Amino acid sequence: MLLQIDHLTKVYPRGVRANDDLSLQVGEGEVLGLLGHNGAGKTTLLNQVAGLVQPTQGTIRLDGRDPVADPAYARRACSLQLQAQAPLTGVTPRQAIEILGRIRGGSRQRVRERTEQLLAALDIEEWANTPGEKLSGGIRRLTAFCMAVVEPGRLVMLDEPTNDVDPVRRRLMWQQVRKLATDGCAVIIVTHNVTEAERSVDRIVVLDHGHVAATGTPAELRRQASSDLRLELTLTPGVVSPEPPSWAGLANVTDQRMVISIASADAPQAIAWAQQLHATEAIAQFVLNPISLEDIYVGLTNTSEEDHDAVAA
Ligand SMILES: Nc1ncnc2c1ncn2[C@@H]1O[C@H](COP(=O)(O)OP(=O)(O)OP(=O)(O)O)[C@@H](O)[C@H]1O
Repeated sequence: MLLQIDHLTKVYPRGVRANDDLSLQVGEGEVLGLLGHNGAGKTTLLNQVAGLVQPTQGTIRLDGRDPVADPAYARRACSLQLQAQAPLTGVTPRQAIEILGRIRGGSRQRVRERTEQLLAALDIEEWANTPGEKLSGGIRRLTAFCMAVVEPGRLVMLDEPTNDVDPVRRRLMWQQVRKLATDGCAVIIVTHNVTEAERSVDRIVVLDHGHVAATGTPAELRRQASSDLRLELTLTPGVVSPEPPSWAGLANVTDQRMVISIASADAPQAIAWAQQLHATEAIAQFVLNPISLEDIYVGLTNTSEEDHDAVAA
């Protein structure tokens, strides 16, 4: 494994336990999606791997070496796109990307070629010579991505790189992420976009309150779900919402919607039940869909939210 993390714990000075006995691995050529609520400990994890934050306990091995004891090696081996926007005042995207490539040791020729290739691949050539202070948030974010990957280390870590980016260019960025892995890098990508992650990563780690709540390929995480369909009812305004049937799983009811998770074996009776409600106008409409990875993610983190609250109580 290129990156091996064992029992990593980080407690900040005021007692915040940002990472709690966390273990994970990432191999060469692998894209790992790191999911988790705000404050789950994702950025803290990346900062420790990059040698920027000292762990309280546990070990990190990057290609067998310790990035904490050898931060100069960590800087060479890791490329990190920070969650905060890159400071681009006074420089154009082309200049910023080329400067980073040169700082990371790329030859002038190679950095120039790679910069042009990235600008074209992300379809941002139009802004290549625009001063940083005149760029939109999305183009700034894409520029920061290029800065991180122009001369990539063996491990590339991207902290919410698709924030502010339009859907078309997000896809172009994911293609570049995959290309990094194909070229032999290991990639860790922090994202809140579960649907995108499901399409594009090899493996997912869900962090919750600093520890690993679930890990696996998107397909493996799907198989862990107790139900595989979701029935969504649009309630008729002013009508009392129906009682969820006994065979239904977890129900989530808001003013206008009821969402019920069900096993596929119960699909016929779920449809019959919903049709009957529709015929009596108790509901305006219904939709039966396969459960999404986002539903599974919400279930995983909700459950442990409740556990956490119980422990805290
Ligand atoms: N330098 C610090 N000093 C003290 N507490 C910190 C520090 N940095 C982060 N924390 C706390 O550690 C916890 C984990 O924060 P972290 O930024 O790692 O989470 P995250 O999963 O990246 O969140 P987000 O999705 O919002 O970026 C939070 O409770 C945060 O307030």
